[in-house]
Amino acid sequence: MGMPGSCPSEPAPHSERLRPSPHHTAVLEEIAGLWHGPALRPDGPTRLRAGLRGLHLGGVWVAAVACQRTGFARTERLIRRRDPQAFHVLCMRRGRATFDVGGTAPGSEPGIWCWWTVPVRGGVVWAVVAARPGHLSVGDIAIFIAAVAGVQGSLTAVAGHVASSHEALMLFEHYLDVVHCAPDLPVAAAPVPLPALREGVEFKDVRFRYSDEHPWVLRGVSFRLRHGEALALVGLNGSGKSTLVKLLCRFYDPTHGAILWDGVDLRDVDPARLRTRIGAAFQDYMAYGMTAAENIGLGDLDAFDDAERIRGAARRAGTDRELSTLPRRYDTLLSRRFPTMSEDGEPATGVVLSGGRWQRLALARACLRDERDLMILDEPASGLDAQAEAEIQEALRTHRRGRTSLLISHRLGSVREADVIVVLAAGQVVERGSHKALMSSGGEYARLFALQASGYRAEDSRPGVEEAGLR
Ligand SMILES: Nc1ncnc2c1ncn2[C@@H]1O[C@H](COP(=O)(O)OP(=O)(O)OP(=O)(O)O)[C@@H](O)[C@H]1O
Repeated sequence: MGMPGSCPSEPAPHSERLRPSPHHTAVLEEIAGLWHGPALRPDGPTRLRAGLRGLHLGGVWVAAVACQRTGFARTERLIRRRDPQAFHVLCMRRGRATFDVGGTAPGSEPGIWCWWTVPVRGGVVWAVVAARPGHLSVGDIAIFIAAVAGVQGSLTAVAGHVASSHEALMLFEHYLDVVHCAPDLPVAAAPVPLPALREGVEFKDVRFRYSDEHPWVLRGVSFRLRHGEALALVGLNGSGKSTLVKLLCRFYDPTHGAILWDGVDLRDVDPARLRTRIGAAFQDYMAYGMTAAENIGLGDLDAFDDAERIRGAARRAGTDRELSTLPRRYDTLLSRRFPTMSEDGEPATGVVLSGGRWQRLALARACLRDERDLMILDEPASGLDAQAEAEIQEALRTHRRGRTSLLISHRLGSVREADVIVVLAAGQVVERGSHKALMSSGGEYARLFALQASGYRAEDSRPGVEEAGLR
């Protein structure tokens, strides 16, 4: 129940909505008090007046239940409007001035309200008229109104359920649309089987734009990633590095040119088959409201329940230690949106990880697939602190050795050990070679590397840094 003037932030479950709240019970008690004990009232109304007032409040109670269902208005306002005196009595007796019944949810329907209050009002009028010549006793009237209320409560509930079923059906339509959505890439009628990578991947004059309205992002990119080699893609923001990776995973097809996997054009391959051969960690990773183990296990559903493999992947991503200190270790729910249990079976809430920790978890998810033919790491350490980044880069360097991998990073220090570095600028390859060769050629890579290095040196020698003890 909310405080006066408040309304609950979440709607009550349906089963709760039609159950009289303590406040409704208070109204009913009030009705009973008016009915059975006029003497309780200092102004001593007659039995008939008390009964009618009881009926009136009974109507208010029914209205309250309806409000709870339709979210139309607050009972407090209703009671005050319909019977200020009774409202005052209730406030005095109960020591509170509100009958908060569940808020003012959007979608409330004045139409439903009219639909349902008109017969109640009509019933009350009819009952009063019939009571005057003595055709009906007060008890008859009370039973009549209660019956009307019962029937109308049920009808209102049915109307509410019909409305929510309609809403649910519309949502279900969305769901069906998504599930039956055709692939936006043409899939070959008879896809070519994709062999394990033996020779390498070749980008052959790849040109790409996201649509006819968009500018060209890749303008004739050609290079080769040999089997067993670590290749780094570097370049300024927007030069097309991530787009190249998206093409390689076949999220899109090149507009012109081709990407060849051991000579097989990726367009002829089933994308699902291709993706089973690739492990990838993207800079915009996913954070699932599941346990830590499940978050990693999603990287490879075959290993979803394999605690040893999951732990091994976490170790390689440098996150095993911190996951082991969570309240339920790998079984800790990484979300506060769902209820969970503590180890001793008590209700508990999940844990919220920092961005850097999520990134390491996403990296562990990719590491679960690191036996795949090709590992893609797109800025895997961008959100990590300096120490974590150094640890991860070292772990990845060791792990990548002898495997085919493609690494994207703006931190040039972390790519210098790659076998080949490809420099992209405005969607074109402007340089390629080892770190050593590129440095001695004095081109774009050497310029960017020197710029980054001088940045560190400049920071290092900035006046005040030493005094501040930051070195
Ligand atoms: N889904 C998209 N639709 C339209 N344009 C896009 C889309 N994704 C990227 N682009 C555009 O493509 C260009 C290249 O983007 P991309 O993300 O490939 O560059 P990047 O080199 O990876 O950049 P960064 O270093 O910032 O990650 C940018 O101009 C970008 O705005």
